[in-house]
Parts: sequence; C-alpha cells; structure tokens
Amino acid sequence: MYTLTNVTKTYRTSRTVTALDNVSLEIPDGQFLAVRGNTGGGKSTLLQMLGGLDRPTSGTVAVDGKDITTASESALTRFRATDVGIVFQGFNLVSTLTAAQNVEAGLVPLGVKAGERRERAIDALRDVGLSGREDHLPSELSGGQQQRVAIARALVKQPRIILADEPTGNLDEAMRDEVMALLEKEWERLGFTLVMVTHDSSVAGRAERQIRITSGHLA
Ligand SMILES: Nc1ncnc2c1ncn2[C@@H]1O[C@H](COP(=O)(O)OP(=O)(O)OP(=O)(O)O)[C@@H](O)[C@H]1O
Repeated sequence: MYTLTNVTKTYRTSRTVTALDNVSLEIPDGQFLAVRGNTGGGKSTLLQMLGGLDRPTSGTVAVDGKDITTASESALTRFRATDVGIVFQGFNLVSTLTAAQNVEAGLVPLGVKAGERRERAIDALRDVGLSGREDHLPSELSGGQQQRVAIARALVKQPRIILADEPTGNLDEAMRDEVMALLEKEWERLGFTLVMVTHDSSVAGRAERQIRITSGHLA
C-alpha cells in the first residue's frame, strides 16, 4: 500500500519548476492505476517518487507505512532492486546484450548466481511468449518483442510493484494491444501493483482506476 502525503517536488535549474504540488494519494496493493494528464504535468515525476528513484522536496511517500523518503541510500537501493520493476517507453534494453542477458540484468543487483539467473531469464521470456528468442539481440526483435523483453526484465525478480511510463507509447496499435494484453495477464496472474502513465485513453480505460495530474496537481 502506497500512501503519499502532501508530496511536492521542485526542480531548481535556471528556473524553478514545481513538478508535483502537494499531492496526496493512496494506492492499495495489487491495484492497476492509470496516470493521465497534460504534457509536463508531473506524471513521470510521480513514478520516480513511487519507485524511490528520487526524493520529494517535501512530503512523504510511505510503502506499507514505512516512509521511503527518509530511508537510507542502501535501504532505497534494496527497495528498488527487490520491490520495483520499471518499464519505459523506449524499452531501455542494452543493445549489445541478448534478450536473456537483458532479462538477467534484473537479477544482478539481487546477487543471484549466473546459472540461476539464466534459468529464471529463460522462464521469464517464456512467460512473455518469447521462447526461442533468448539469444536474439534487441535489434533482431520487433518493437513489441523488445517491450516484452523489458517486461520480462521487470518481472523476473517478482517485484510487488511495476511502474510503467508510457509502455505502449512507441508501438503501433497492434503491438500496443499485444503488450497491454500481456501486462494485464501478468498483473492478474501475479497480483503486483501496476502504476501506468499513459496518454492513450484506450490503454487507461483498461485500468481499475484512473487519476489525472495536471500542472503538478492531482485532479
Ligand atoms: N530532472 C529535471 N530537472 C528539471 N526539471 C525537470 C526534471 N524532470 C522534470 N522536470 C520538469 O518537471 C515538470 C514535470 O515533468 P514530468 O516529466 O514529470 O512530466 P510528465 O507529465 O511526465 O510529462 P510528459 O507527459 O511530457 O512526459 C516539467 O515541467 C519538466 O520540465
């Protein structure tokens, strides 16, 4: 269960931008939540707060009652490594690694030994429908297949939380539907909390709940 209380995030560069302004939000375990809103509205910033990738300027982000904003760097690293899987719009695969090696990368921070990593990567690729593609490079796979590798990389560590930032944004309609069907199937099977940023109303419509963030405010 996530409990965000009065979360504000301000970026200070040449000017000051308030990306999130006093956002309070609860996300129950296992919920599929779609996050919509205007460009620059603060959606990706919200995901960063949820993933412990950055800390708010003020306010708290609690996971099961524990405030991650004041956690030590090592506790936060552990939280990210074990509890959170992230799927990006641009897949973010390492182009010189095979599909299986990319998936294995999700297990390296957990200290899983090489043999077990390989086995679990093969299983995870099977779960996303990519058996037989283990030794393919990303450039040898379609966009939809690359996103499926990225989903396998996020899921291989069996996280409690999946954060997806426009996961279908780079895909055509057919591949979008295929990737969404896969994410939904895995969400139903594994029961993780799924928070997905999307501009696409048909994608958002598949979520259990939708929220909208406009100019840093939760609508
Ligand atoms: N690292 C950063 N440094 C400075 N400003 C930033 C940084 N990250 C985000 N911002 C600013 O914070 C605001 C919110 O950005 P964010 O990426 O969260 O929005 P978004 O809703 O995800 O946008 P989009 O839909 O365009 O991806 C924007 O004005 C953006 O320019």
